[in-house]
Amino acid sequence: MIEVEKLVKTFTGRRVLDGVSFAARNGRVTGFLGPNGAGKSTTIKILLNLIHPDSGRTLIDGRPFSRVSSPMRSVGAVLDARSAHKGMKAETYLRALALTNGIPKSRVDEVLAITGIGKVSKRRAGTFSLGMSQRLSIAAALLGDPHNLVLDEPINGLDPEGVKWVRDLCRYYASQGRTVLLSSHLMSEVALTADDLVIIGRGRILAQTTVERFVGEHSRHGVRVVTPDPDRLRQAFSAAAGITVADVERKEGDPERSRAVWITGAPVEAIAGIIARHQLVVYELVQERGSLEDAYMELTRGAGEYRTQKPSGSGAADVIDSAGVAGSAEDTGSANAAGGAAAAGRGRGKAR
Ligand SMILES: Nc1ncnc2c1ncn2[C@@H]1O[C@H](COP(=O)(O)OP(=O)(O)OP(=O)(O)O)[C@@H](O)[C@H]1O
Repeated sequence: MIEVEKLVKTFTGRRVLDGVSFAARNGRVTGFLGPNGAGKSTTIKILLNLIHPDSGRTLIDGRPFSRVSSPMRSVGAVLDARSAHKGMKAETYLRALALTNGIPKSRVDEVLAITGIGKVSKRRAGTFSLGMSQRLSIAAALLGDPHNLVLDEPINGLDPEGVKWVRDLCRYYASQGRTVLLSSHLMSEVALTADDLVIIGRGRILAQTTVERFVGEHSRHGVRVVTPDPDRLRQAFSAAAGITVADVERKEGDPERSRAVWITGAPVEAIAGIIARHQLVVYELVQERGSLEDAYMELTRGAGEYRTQKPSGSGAADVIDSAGVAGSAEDTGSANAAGGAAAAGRGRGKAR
């Protein structure tokens, strides 16, 4: 079990962690999510005693990492895919790690087999592709058969088979009652892999929940309807208590002279019934569920460190915030509100 309690960290006068607390429990994969610069790596480095917090503490199975007697048996961590010495053969690197940590030599062959890099183990780490380097880092993390796995962006550079392998590995470790803390930018991947979710933005915890509950609470569920007669459609729904109809952007491929609306507040059957009773023409009626991606974007909008601009030559620059939602530079607030509805519409049936 990993416990993070009230961490505060300041770099050159800037507070990058501001009272961060969460727990990653045994038998669970905990997804640790946040935009660039949110404070994920800093938290993990403090956990591993690589840097010191201004205040607060971290515990691994009830103890600070500095007081753990067999660090590699307690925590296996992947912080940097290229951590192995470039001039060392993969096998030599793993053997040296095993030797200095009192781990039997036989375990090296086991982790080479688990990570699928046995065939290239005699090659120097510096010649490895990013994907192979990730596997080597994971092999090193697994050497001590640790009770806790801490993986910082472990799927960077992996091919789809590798991504699935990391997912299965995390699930397998959790199924054995171990703790897995998985930091990632990839919402869809976390949704497939994690049980619990910790979301951080600008050094503060924005949410700590389960993946399922988070999607249920934050994503918008509704029905997207494309119609040539939005006024009559609004009129038809005006008397229906609790149902709201909002304009959303048309999608490419929507028929000419049609409008798209987003209807919430009633099940799809009731909405379809009202449309039928009023004999309205609709070109499309689709029940859509927001995904974890949508919910995450809504929560972390504006919490990223970077703001970017569209590479367009069209005069007024479009600002894209770090959650990837575009809006006019003069009117970011209202554009973001519209973006929320549009974002909910994108996640057709993606929630797990
Ligand atoms: N050694 C350092 N000196 C000064 N600032 C730092 C240092 N390390 C991190 N920071 C800053 O602390 C903030 C949090 O960085 P951190 O690497 O923890 O974020 P992150 O969530 O892991 O981001 P990413 O997903 O981009 O890796 C950032 O603003 C970063 O620039």
